Amino acid sequence: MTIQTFPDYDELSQHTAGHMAALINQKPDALLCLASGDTPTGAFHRFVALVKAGQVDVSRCTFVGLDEWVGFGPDDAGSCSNYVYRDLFRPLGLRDDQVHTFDAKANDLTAECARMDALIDGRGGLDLLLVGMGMNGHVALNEPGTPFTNGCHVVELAESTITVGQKYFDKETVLTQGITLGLRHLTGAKDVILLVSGAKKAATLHSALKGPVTEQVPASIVQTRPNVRVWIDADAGNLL
Ligand SMILES: O=P(O)(O)OC[C@H]1O[C@](O)(CO)[C@@H](O)[C@@H]1O
Repeated sequence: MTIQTFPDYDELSQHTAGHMAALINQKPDALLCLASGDTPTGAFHRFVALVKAGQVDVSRCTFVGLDEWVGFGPDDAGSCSNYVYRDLFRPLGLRDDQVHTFDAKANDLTAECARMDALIDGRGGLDLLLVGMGMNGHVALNEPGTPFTNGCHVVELAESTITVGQKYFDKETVLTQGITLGLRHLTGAKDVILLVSGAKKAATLHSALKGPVTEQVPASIVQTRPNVRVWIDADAGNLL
């Protein structure tokens, strides 16, 4: 892994958007998986501006959803897919065939996982995986204790994720399970960015980057991956 610290969230977001654009300019038919949540929103807004300014063409790209709360979908405010549709897919005007998110309302979630595994594996892995980090060190919804070798799977959410996850919803919401890409998709991705912002994540980030590599801290997997770019703002890095 390499670690790069930016003075603030704006510079972190600007740099990330520029990298996304450069990667797509180099590989116009790239397969990308981009996290939902609050952290990448600034990068997505800036990326959309680059596309609208004609600096990058996304018409041949394919986008894969990273994770979703079980029982929720793109039309549910607060869902993971709602975030990426709102901040990225819709503003970019993507066609339906360019977007593949989990159907977390499907009866057969195992089949959903198999569908996503096959899609990613069939393309030889992701060209870009942009992930955030949860307050408990989760990456996507790979909770502490999840094997690093997992593919897509259904997960029982950790207490912390259920509590923190309320921030995405405008009223108290029952969250129990998630469906998520596994960490083997991180291992297999050609380019990985771990984006972390804010002092509230500083202690967890310190454990992930300076502590032991352990499945108890899923984000610690980045220590084992030379191609992971850990991009953070100064607040997130204040304990490193
Ligand atoms: O950017 P946030 O909102 O802190 O979320 C961090 C991570 O948590 C998740 O939203 C899942 O809880 C991930 O998809 C995300 O990368």
